[in-house]
Amino acid sequence: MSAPQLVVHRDKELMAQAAAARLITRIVDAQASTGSASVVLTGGRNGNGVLAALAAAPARDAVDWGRLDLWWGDERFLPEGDPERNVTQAREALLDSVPLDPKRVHAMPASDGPYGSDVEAAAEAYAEELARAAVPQNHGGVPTFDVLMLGVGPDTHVASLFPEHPGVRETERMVVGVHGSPKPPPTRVSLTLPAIRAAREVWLLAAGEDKANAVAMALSGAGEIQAPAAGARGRARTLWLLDTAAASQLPRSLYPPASA
Ligand SMILES: O=C1O[C@H](COP(=O)(O)O)[C@@H](O)[C@H](O)[C@H]1O
Repeated sequence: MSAPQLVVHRDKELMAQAAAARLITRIVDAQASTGSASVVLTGGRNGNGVLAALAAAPARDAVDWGRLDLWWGDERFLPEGDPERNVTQAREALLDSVPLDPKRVHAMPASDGPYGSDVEAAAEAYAEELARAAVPQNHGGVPTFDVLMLGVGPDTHVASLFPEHPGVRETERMVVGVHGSPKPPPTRVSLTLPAIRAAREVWLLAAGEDKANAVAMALSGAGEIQAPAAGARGRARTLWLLDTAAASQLPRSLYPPASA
């Protein structure tokens, strides 16, 4: 697993634009070398900010959208089309305006879908979908995602893995149903840390002063049970993309001198 690297941008708008530019390059490179790319999307303000910035970037046309697999790190277990669902927000921010192959858009199940209100069955079905997409050289039953993005919550949660909750302790399953989430809605579906760690690159996004404490805690040696963001690492790269407000409580020793 890779050690965290930090990039700090002036403000959240620049952070979103820079992350979008980075994502375009990463997808284009992966498509050039393997023929396709796979990206795991995150919900939340920062994740949607990156998607909106990508939608507005002229270079988005460099991506071959039909050869891109999209997955989700977590989902709020709500009916299809609910405005609070991460996939609904992603569609509005970007997905409805680019020519994706619908078969390669792997949304997590909704609470009015084939599994009804059974969130455990929904989680298991998503794990099976991931396993079907994995090839033998991948690790542990999930594809080796090219980029997996995670918004960092003010409590250090990533995906729907909350501090001290059962989901963050999961070591076997790749996807779990989440009950009693401290952030509404209470029922969710989430990738686990083992699934997250199968990604080639993990990008953690945090902007705003309300994230400063979480960023400092996760990067200052906290354990992953208390600070789930601390356990999110990529196989080749772990990148924290921050704005100055989110980086404001980092110890000076961690603050990267070259960021702008
Ligand atoms: O509920 C969620 O929150 C986190 C963080 O969201 P933010 O608005 O504080 O950036 C998000 O990453 C996750 O996907 C989402 O379901």
